[in-house]
Amino acid sequence: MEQETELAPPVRSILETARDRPGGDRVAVAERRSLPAALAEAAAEGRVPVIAEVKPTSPTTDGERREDPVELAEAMVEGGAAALSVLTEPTHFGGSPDALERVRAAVSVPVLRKDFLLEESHLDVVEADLVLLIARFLEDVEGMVEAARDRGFEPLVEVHSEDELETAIGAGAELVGVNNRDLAGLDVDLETFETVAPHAPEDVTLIAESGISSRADVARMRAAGADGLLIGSAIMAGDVEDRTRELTTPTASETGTGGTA
Ligand SMILES: O=C(O)c1ccccc1NCC(=O)[C@H](O)[C@H](O)COP(=O)(O)O
Repeated sequence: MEQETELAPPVRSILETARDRPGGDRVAVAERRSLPAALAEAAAEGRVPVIAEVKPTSPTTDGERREDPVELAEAMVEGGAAALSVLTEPTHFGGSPDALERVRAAVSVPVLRKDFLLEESHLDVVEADLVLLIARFLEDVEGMVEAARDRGFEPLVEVHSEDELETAIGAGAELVGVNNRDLAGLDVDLETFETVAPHAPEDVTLIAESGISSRADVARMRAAGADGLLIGSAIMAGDVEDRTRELTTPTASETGTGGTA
C-alpha cells in the first residue's frame, strides 16, 4: 500500500474510519448471482451493461439523497440496470450494510458491495454477490481475493494504473474495475480506462468506473473495451429511473441503426 500522505484528505479520513469499523462476527456465505452473465444478458437484450450505484452522498457530491435505497434500486432495475452497486460505507457515503441486505432481497440482479474493505473480517459484515477490493489499499490482494471467493463473493478488484492491473491479475482477479477517479487527488479522467484497458488479458471482465455521465461517455468507454460501466453520481443526480434508462440505451453508433444518439 502506498504512503497515505499521497492521498486526498477525504480518502485518508475514509481509510481511518474503515480501520476502526468492526468486522462481522461469523463467516459470511453467499449464493452468488453472476455479474458476467448479467452483463452479457443485458448486452444480448440491446441494453448497455450498466452497474447502477445506490450512492446517497460522497465527498465529491453536494447534498444527500434520503429516499429508501430499495426504492432507488428498484427504479434502477426498471430503468434497465444489469446489476447494482450499494455503498455500505456510512460516514462519508451515507451507506449501510442494512441497505445492501434489503436491496439484495428486493431485486434479482447481482449486487456489488461498495466499501473500503481492508481486512478479512470486513468481508463478514454482510452478504453480497460481489465485493469491491481496492488494490491500492490492500497489502495482500491475493489473500483478500481468496477470502472473498471462500465466502462465495466474486471479487471486483479496482485498479487505477497498469502496475495495479498487474497486481490484480497476479492475484487471480477475473473481474477488474478501472477507476477513472484518482483517489490521490479525486480528479476524474476517462482516459485512465483507455490507457489501462488495453493491457488487460482478453478473458478478464473489465468494468469502467467513475465519471461516466452521458451517453457519449458510455459509448467512449464501450469503444475502449468496457464490458460493463459502474455509474453512480450521474444516475443519483436526477430521476433515477429516467437517468438509468438514458444511460442504458445504446447510441446509434453502438447499435449501427443510424438513429439519433
Ligand atoms: O465518489 C466520490 O466522491 C469518492 C470519493 C473518494 C473515494 C471514492 C469515491 N468514489 C467511489 C467510487 O468509486 C464511485 O462511487 C463509483 O465508481 C461511481 O462513480 P461516479 O459515477 O463518478 O459516481
